[in-house]
Amino acid sequence: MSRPEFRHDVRITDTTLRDGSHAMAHRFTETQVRDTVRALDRAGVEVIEVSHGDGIGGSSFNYGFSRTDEMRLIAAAKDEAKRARIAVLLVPGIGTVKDLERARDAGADIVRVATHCTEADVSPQHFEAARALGMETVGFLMMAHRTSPGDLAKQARIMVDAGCQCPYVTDSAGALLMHEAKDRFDALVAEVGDEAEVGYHGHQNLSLGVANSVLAYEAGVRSIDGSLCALGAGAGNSPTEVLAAVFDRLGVSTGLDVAALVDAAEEVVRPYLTRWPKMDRNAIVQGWAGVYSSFLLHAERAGERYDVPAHEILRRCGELGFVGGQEDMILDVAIQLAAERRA
Ligand SMILES: CC[C@H](O)CC(=O)C(=O)O
Ligand SMILES: [Mn+2]
Repeated sequence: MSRPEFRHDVRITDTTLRDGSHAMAHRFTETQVRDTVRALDRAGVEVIEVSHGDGIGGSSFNYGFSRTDEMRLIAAAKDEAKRARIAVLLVPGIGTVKDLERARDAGADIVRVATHCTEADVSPQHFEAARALGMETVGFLMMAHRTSPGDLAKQARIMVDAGCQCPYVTDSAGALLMHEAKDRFDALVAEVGDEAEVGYHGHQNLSLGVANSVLAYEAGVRSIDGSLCALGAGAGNSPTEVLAAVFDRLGVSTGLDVAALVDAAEEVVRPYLTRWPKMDRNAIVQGWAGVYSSFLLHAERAGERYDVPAHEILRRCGELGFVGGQEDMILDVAIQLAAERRA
């Protein structure tokens, strides 16, 4: 298995057009995608992720329908990118190998196969299919706070043995405190670092995405995610423009043009934001209670429908230990809380 080729100390993957899809309620237009890709590409971003927020095949009643067919968005991204490579996310069970083949045909170069942090065993057939299609492979171990560093490393081992070139510590809930993040980076680098790169994907619910990214680099992690304007689920992702500025100040090369990224955030992404992710009460509760960031809009909608505060719904989801894929249960929680309020 070959390691992916990284040209700089850190490779930043921008997920504005994938994780940001959650915050945009999956309403991206082709023009927004084209403008964003052009700006990211010009600023030197090497990998740009484009898909429905829940990955290819995510457009559905359960996760929310996409405004624009994502294969069209992937093709548009490919068309605009002069140097950047296009990545897609795939959650086994939501997306299929058929979806992956379609994404490859539309121009995707990299697939990021995402599983819950204890369920890497559902990923091998997707890694094998991706390698057969000639794609670079990344593995997302989601909700990484929900298992120990040692177990997370064993799950990364399953992915790498199946053909994953870069397993990620994915802090889906933005819940990892700095020492908890560091322990997970150390464990993955020790377990698979001789054969693969290791990655980190953070959320800003407790405002630690950028600080944890610096710790990640210090621990040997070389692939780090960000989003322009932090556009992503919950309080959003580590802002790409801030990561670029911080690594520049640290003398860590990313190949990114900081000024061009700051302009892209301000002039390209900010004008189309329907919601600028921030650390409001709901998002902070997500980080505090360890709740999947993508639950935010679902909880807000359920809260409105049943007249229950969304932060209470999210907190209960945390107590019940819900994981990604249990979006439909958010409604049950709202109904239950509404009944408790009436009693
Ligand atoms: C599968 C959707 C989810 O948003 C993936 C991700 O970015 C995360 O777990 O943080
Ligand atoms: Mn995410």
